[in-house]
Amino acid sequence: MTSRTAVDVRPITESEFADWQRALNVGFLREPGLDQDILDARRAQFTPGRSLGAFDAGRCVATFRSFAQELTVVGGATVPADAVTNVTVTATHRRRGLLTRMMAQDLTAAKERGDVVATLIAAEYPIYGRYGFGPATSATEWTVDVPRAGLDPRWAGPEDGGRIDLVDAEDVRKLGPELHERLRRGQPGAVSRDELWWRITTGAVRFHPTFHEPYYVVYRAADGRVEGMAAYTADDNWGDAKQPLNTARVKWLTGVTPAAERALWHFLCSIDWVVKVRSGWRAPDDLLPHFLPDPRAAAVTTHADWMWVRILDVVRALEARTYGAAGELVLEVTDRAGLAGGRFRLGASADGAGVCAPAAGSADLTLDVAELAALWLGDESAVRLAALGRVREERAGAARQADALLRTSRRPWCPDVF
Ligand SMILES: CC(=O)SCCNC(=O)CCNC(=O)[C@H](O)C(C)(C)COP(=O)(O)OP(=O)(O)OC[C@H]1O[C@@H](n2cnc3c(N)ncnc32)[C@H](O)[C@@H]1OP(=O)(O)O
Repeated sequence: MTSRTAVDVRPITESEFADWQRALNVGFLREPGLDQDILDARRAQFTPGRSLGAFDAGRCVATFRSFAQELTVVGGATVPADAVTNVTVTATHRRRGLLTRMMAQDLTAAKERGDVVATLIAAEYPIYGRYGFGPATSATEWTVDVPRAGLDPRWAGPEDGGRIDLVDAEDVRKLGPELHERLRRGQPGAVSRDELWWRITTGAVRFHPTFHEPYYVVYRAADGRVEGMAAYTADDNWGDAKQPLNTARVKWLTGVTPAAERALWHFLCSIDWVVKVRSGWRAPDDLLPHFLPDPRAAAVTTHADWMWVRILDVVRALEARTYGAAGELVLEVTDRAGLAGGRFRLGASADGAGVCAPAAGSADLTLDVAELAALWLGDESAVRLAALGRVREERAGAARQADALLRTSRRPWCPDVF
């Protein structure tokens, strides 16, 4: 048996890709082997230096991958992000510090590259806080009880002069990217998608052993502009009394105007046979319940943390976003990894712009870099974190002032799983 310290953590070479994929499947409790065509398709995501593996006696026992991403912040600017994914440690090698070693390598490289933050969607809540990540967005799924929603059962299309059409995967690949660009430019927490994302999501490349083609619908406003799009599936469920009891599941729904969102949700709730609509992961303040005459017909099925953020550069992160009030705040940011900590003065002006610089003198608030990440996109409250003892007020009233500056009227949302 190899000694524990002999496990080598390093970027994989292309020839190790198949072994690395096998370890990834094992870590995610999926069937270990992959068809050659899926393996070949997945090679498109291989970027030299950014897929890490741990090797013990020549066998890959841990995986980690990062890729370049743009993240939209409050006010609509974007920052370069190091998106972390495919994190696994094989059960035989767990709790020996392999994730810690891979994370340290990746975050150090991201900092050197000039990324402002790292991002990820956490499989389990307790994993990533220790590395300076904080939950920066959350997501909610609703299940709509259609017969109780109070919608007009004779609904035959949008009332606003727009229209809804079924389209094919090829149309989604043509129309989707521009629509998503419009959405993400105005949605703090949204991230960029590359062309491969559209090809995977529409089944143009086989990335997974099974792909079930969904239905795709497009909403065009009265002027013909595409303003919304959704993908959904439906099950096959009949009740004992020969009643259709089908559930429609939304895979994703993009609307760039409230009218588009309204039309798409009403469409989904109007499909004959469908008695339940599962919304998929939405922003926690999504308008969906209030498009229904009886909002209680939309019951929250799940509500949880979603995208986690690790701030790598406090000055650039705080200067990238805008602020809801004018004011000045000195933050003492602790970072046990030594990547981003320090004392910083944030000055926000009445036009919303922020200026941030390292500061001397006394701090108003002391907080860990993970708590700053939770506050950064406006979703968390400093007053709440202070009540939990996770933010310390060095000056009375500083947490309330931080909320006035940082919190936003709509909540951040990341529509993607990555
Ligand atoms: C972005 C994504 O890809 S999310 C997907 C994450 N992957 C998974 O959930 C797949 C299944 N799980 C795994 O593969 C592994 O358990 C991992 C990757 C989560 C952790 O890998 P490990 O190598 O065991 O972690 P490592 O030994 O570095 O642990 C460091 C610390 O985190 C703690 N920790 C690690 N994983 C967990 C967890 N799931 N829950 C609670 N604590 C954890 C360890 O106990 C350790 O704490 P300590 O420093 O106080 O002793």
